[in-house]
Amino acid sequence: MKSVLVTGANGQLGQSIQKIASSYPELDFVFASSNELDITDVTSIEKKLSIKAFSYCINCAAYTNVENAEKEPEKAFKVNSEGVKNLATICKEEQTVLIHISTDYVFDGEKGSPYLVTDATNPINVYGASKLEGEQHIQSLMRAYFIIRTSWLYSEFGKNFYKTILQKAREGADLSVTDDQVGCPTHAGNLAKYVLNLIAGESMHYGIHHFTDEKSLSWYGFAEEILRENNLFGKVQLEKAKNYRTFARRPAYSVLKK
Ligand SMILES: NC(=O)C1=CN([C@@H]2O[C@H](COP(=O)(O)OP(=O)(O)OC[C@H]3O[C@@H](n4cnc5c(N)ncnc54)[C@H](OP(=O)(O)O)[C@@H]3O)[C@@H](O)[C@H]2O)C=CC1
Ligand SMILES: Cc1cn([C@H]2C[C@H](O)[C@@H](COP(=O)(O)OP(=O)(O)O[C@H]3O[C@@H](C)C(=O)[C@@H](O)[C@H]3O)O2)c(=O)[nH]c1=O
Repeated sequence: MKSVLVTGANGQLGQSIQKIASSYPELDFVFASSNELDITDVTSIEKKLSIKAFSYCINCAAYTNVENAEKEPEKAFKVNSEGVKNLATICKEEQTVLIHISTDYVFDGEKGSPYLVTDATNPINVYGASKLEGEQHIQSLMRAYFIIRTSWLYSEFGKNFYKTILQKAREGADLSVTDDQVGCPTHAGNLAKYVLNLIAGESMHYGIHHFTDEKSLSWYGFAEEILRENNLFGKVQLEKAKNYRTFARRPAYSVLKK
């Protein structure tokens, strides 16, 4: 039986993995929340990784607040870069394969066609820059790793665009949503399956992977779908935002090609 440690287990992806874990009886999971394992604390990682010989560590721990990262970059880098470096160092020592999740925001969005794993990165916000540094630590320290870039995650868990739009709509608020960024909304449950299938299938395709759901949309297009799916389309006002103000810049086009 393969043992799998999941960090950041109470986040959106961590909970999505917990939800389907029982469908993989051949995997023995240990789920660690941020209270139980802090990736910025080396002792905390060593303590958890020493309880048994883990074959895999799925790192779902991250600083994910794109807006706040602009105001507190040191916090974003501490978790997404330094924390990931700690994890990579210890996983290597323990011969644990690291499965790390990264983002479409490592790209600048200027390419205009789907990004390949071999395309040059060039983040345009602090969150993206901190995630890229995390990727680079893993690549320079390890051989047995998977870096899985994904985008626009949504699910019933945690905080995400889908839930924000639905909540605003249910409250009867008028919606104003930008249509100047295009990407692939991805259900966190599908990503969870992709990750667990890599383990169950004993994949040796180490390196960078891109995984998203198929359809590409603007945030406005995604909001429209959310309203339709919930029978709210036409019941609340949805307009294209002329100037939705944000602190962070975001890539104009960040579709990932597998
Ligand atoms: N959400 C999205 O749209 C996308 C996410 N990703 C990536 O996917 C991964 C999962 O994202 P998602 O589940 O949505 O993110 P969430 O923000 O929902 O979950 C992140 C989890 O990490 C935990 N965490 C934060 N700091 C630490 C730390 N120092 N040590 C241990 N745990 C910590 C948080 O705990 P606490 O709440 O207690 O701080 C939280 O439970 C991340 O790597 C993210 O960058 C990639 C593309 C899109
Ligand atoms: C809620 C809302 C957002 N927007 C805009 C702001 C922004 O440009 C865009 C997306 O909004 P959000 O801030 O919800 O999404 P954001 O936090 O940018 O989402 C990103 O999160 C990180 C973790 C990732 O890795 C990315 O793949 C991506 O999913 O939509 C509107 O125009 N109207 C609205 O009502």
